[in-house]
Amino acid sequence: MPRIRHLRAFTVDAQGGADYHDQPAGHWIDDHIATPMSVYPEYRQSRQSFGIDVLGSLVVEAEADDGTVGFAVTTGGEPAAWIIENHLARFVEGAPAGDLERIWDQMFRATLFYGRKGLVLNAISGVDLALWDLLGKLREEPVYALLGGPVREEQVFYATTARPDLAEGMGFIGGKLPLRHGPAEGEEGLRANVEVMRSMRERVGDDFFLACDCWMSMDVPYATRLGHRLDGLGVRWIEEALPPDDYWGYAELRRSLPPGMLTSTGEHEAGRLGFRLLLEMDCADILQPDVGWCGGLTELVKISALADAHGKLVVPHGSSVYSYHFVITRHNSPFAEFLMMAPRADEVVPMFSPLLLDEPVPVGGRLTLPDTPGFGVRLNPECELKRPYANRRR
Ligand SMILES: C[C@H](O)[C@H](O)CC(=O)C(=O)O
Ligand SMILES: [Mg+2]
Repeated sequence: MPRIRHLRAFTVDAQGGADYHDQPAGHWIDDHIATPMSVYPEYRQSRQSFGIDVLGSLVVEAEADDGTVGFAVTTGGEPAAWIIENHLARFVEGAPAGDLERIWDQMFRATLFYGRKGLVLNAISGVDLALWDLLGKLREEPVYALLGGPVREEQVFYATTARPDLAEGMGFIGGKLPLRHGPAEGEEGLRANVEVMRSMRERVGDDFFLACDCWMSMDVPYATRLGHRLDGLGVRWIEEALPPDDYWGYAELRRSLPPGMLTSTGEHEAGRLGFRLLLEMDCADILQPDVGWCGGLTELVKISALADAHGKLVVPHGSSVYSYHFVITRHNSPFAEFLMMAPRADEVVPMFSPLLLDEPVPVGGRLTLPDTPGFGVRLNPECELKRPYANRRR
């Protein structure tokens, strides 16, 4: 097995990419979506106004001593690049390219004193995914084959979108709508949240599932009231209603929602112990780790096994091709998420556009992955990369 000669971390000079919140003005993903900052009126209209796009994309490249290069993209931008070049690279460079477990464990243990979740786990995830890509290329196999192979021929998708009604016409199995109002917007906001779901239900057929995304914006009493007001509209789940660390709140919310209405969370959780808490406290029916944020594939495999043992579904958050290679290999991941990145949510465009070439997209809501080695994507040479910490100190 070749050894890893270089690990490199880059930022990207382009909007979009893995930091999909970094979009031009007027994009639906920035248009009055409820957040934890919605308690402050001046930050309600735009999530970019409070800095949701402040990190930017991160590109990690791992080059083996035979010249093969694996890479991955996630969020984390310049601060994650600093962590990788100044700290994580020492556990990667010189190691056999197949030593994924040891490298992951060393990166995690060595950053415990300032890491554990958030940005550091973004960085670790980026390195881990680049190493999976490299290993696939060295073994000439797609990552889903390295993970044990597909359990079904194709995967089906639901869409996260401002227009679930349009997503239905595109063949998706369901649509998840981000809600616009949080508790600080009172009864009027609650009515508007319910009304938008009601009108969406009128526009889509009964077999098309609807869900709503709350992006950490609510509290237990509000989310419980919302759930009961939505009862009867066929809302399959209420997503991420509470801050990620409020395990107690999630457990209470799950118990309080109407029968058949599920809770989901996990896109801002990281590491198997975080997910163990969610599972043992019975916080959610569906776990949604983001493979670019939760610790990468090496950790997602463990999170998924834990969830399976608790009889829970894992439907990873976003993360494009990095999720798709995982979802196709797991029985308890029956479908995948697709984030509609067209500014008006009216067409399917690659989730991490314009950063990747050959990025697969669902057609008619379905996707069969090619058997290209690694994750099967290439960096778009038109996106300018910068390596801010090339001359790292160690
Ligand atoms: C659209 C959501 O507010 C958020 O930007 C993405 C997300 O939470 C999800 O895809 O789930
Ligand atoms: Mg979400």
